[in-house]
Amino acid sequence: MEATNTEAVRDVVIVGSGVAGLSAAVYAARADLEPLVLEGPEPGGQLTLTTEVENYLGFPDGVGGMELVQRGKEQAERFGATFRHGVVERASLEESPFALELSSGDVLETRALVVASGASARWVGATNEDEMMGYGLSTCATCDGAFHRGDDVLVIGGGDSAMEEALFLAKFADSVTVVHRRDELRASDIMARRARENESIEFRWNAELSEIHGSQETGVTGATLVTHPAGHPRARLEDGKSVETERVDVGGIFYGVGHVPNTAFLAETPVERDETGYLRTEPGTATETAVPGVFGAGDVMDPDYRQAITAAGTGSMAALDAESWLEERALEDEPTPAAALEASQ
Ligand SMILES: Cc1cc2nc3c(=O)[nH]c(=O)nc-3n(C[C@H](O)[C@H](O)[C@H](O)COP(=O)(O)OP(=O)(O)OC[C@H]3O[C@@H](n4cnc5c(N)ncnc54)[C@H](O)[C@@H]3O)c2cc1C
Repeated sequence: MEATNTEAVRDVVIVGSGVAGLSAAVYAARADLEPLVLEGPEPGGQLTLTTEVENYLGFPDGVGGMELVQRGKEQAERFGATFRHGVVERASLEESPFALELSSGDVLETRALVVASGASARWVGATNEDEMMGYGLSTCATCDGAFHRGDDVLVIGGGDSAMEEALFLAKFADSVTVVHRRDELRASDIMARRARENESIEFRWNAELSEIHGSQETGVTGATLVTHPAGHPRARLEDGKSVETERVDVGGIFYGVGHVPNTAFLAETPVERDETGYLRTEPGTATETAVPGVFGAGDVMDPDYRQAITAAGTGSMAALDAESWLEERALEDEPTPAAALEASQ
């Protein structure tokens, strides 16, 4: 991969402008590393999908997701970070300086790289989901569950993610109905048992969410579910036969069908990923990957916590680690006094 433009090799490029990338940008910029942030397909990241963030430190009255990331961007720019609308398609990470190929065809070079490309929640394809995401439709119960005290809510999915969402929501909601397209759960035994034993959680088997009702003014007010004979989910739905359609009144819908880490561009690199694609850090380190000089931050390496504050935390750690790594490398590259003397003769 060869650089196709005349840009100088950067010290730090940060892939992703969600909270992790922004936090890394603030730290790297304050260390005078003039980081470049590639904003990717979703500038501002997942937080832009929520209208209200109540659990981020420093905002006692809550803050809009968009406002939070906008403020973070301004903060990073104030210290010298620059932002660019770039999506990384491929990376060459054998050794520093690393090369990143963008979808525009441009190739950028950087000595250190922070991967903060996040994870995207899977959506189910129900009618109206684009409009309602963040308005009563959510992919994060720990983030938005508290807004649904006393509501009847749906959780879509049948695996561990869905059980986690349902169990968390059961603390706030009046009732939680798990809608699953099969007639048995895919979740681990322990998670399935916990959900089944919880009196606030009910199950709707062989069912799929087809439409979300409500508006951005009213929030979610209901959902259309289609129920089909066991064992024939997709086929029967497609020919429109043998399905029952029912509208239910609910105040919230949570997707619990998993997340996909945005690491496809790392596929041909030595950076390690787990079987589901999450970036793996080296044992005993917080952000270091198998490639010296490449650091991970935020949801892209964290399938467990997935919170803005944890993403910001690891973003700052990745930038500090990148700074130390660049300093060590500069020292290594510095000629010894004897070599310097020889070179001057
Ligand atoms: C609906 C919803 C509500 C939420 N509410 C809360 C809440 O109230 N409180 C809370 O703490 N957390 C909340 N979260 C979770 C929080 O948003 C995430 O934990 C956080 O955004 C993770 O930050 P991140 O920077 O790691 O990744 P993301 O926010 O996922 O950002 C990833 C970034 O990487 C970029 N990117 C991806 N691929 C590429 C590529 N190939 N090249 C370049 N760039 C790329 C994207 O464009 C994006 O800018 C919520 C999440 C959702 C979906």
